[in-house]
Amino acid sequence: MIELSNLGVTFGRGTPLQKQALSGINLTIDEGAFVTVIGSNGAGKSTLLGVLAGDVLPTEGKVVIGGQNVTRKPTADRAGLVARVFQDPLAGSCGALTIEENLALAAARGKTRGLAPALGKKRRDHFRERVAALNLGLENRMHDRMELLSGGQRQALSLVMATLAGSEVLLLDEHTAALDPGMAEYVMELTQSLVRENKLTTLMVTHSMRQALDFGTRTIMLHGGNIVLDVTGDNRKNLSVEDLIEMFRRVRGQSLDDDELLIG
Ligand SMILES: Nc1ncnc2c1ncn2[C@@H]1O[C@H](COP(=O)(O)OP(=O)(O)OP(=O)(O)O)[C@@H](O)[C@H]1O
Repeated sequence: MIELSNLGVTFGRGTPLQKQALSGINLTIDEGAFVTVIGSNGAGKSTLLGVLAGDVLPTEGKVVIGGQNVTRKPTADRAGLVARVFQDPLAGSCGALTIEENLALAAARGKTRGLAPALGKKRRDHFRERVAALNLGLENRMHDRMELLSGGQRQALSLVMATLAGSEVLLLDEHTAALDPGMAEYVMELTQSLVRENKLTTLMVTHSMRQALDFGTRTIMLHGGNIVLDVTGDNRKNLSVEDLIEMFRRVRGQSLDDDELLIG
């Protein structure tokens, strides 16, 4: 369970560039919920994920994850609790290390042990099995450097890596946006099955209105650092992509640029 109370983030406080990215956010997310997060550019979506991951420390309010008050805990101290997959397939793994080494590092996140014990035969077999389940043939390339793989292959592995340390919360920051449509579809299917298998509480930022409604159990829309829409259950089922776009128009009070939001 995630509980955000009266959460606020102001960047550059006291400077001419001061920017309130989030204000007065109150949000409770049940264990196992899959929340899609939408909002126009600068709405505060990445900041919200950053607060949950610990990259951004709030200027006001409280962040509780799995019963732990993590408000002031830096990213490294919540690594076993929260995992994140970024839009850039290069961001979540180390290109100079092999697939196997990247998996070993991911599995050790939030734990104190080093790399050596993580690479015993039992763990190697376990990693190979997890990679074979992707059906991308990467189990035969466990000693290839990560930088040799395509964006889609890296993103699929990033998802597997996100599930290895037993984190409760998965944060997805437009993680299919840089992939071709076929690979994006594959990565979304993989996302759903990993979320289900590992009972992860998930927040997925997307600019695709279709994705926002087709996946997950709840949708929130941010605007100007506030939550302006929060739908679940039948209310969400009855929403169409067109309804969402109309809501975007209403909160922005102007027409939308095509590059700001994807209908498909
Ligand atoms: N480190 C920072 N320093 C100063 N301002 C920042 C910083 N990070 C974000 N902001 C500002 O805070 C606001 C919210 O940014 P955020 O990245 O959370 O928006 P977003 O909804 O993810 O947008 P996008 O869809 O464009 O990625 C924006 O005005 C942004 O310029």
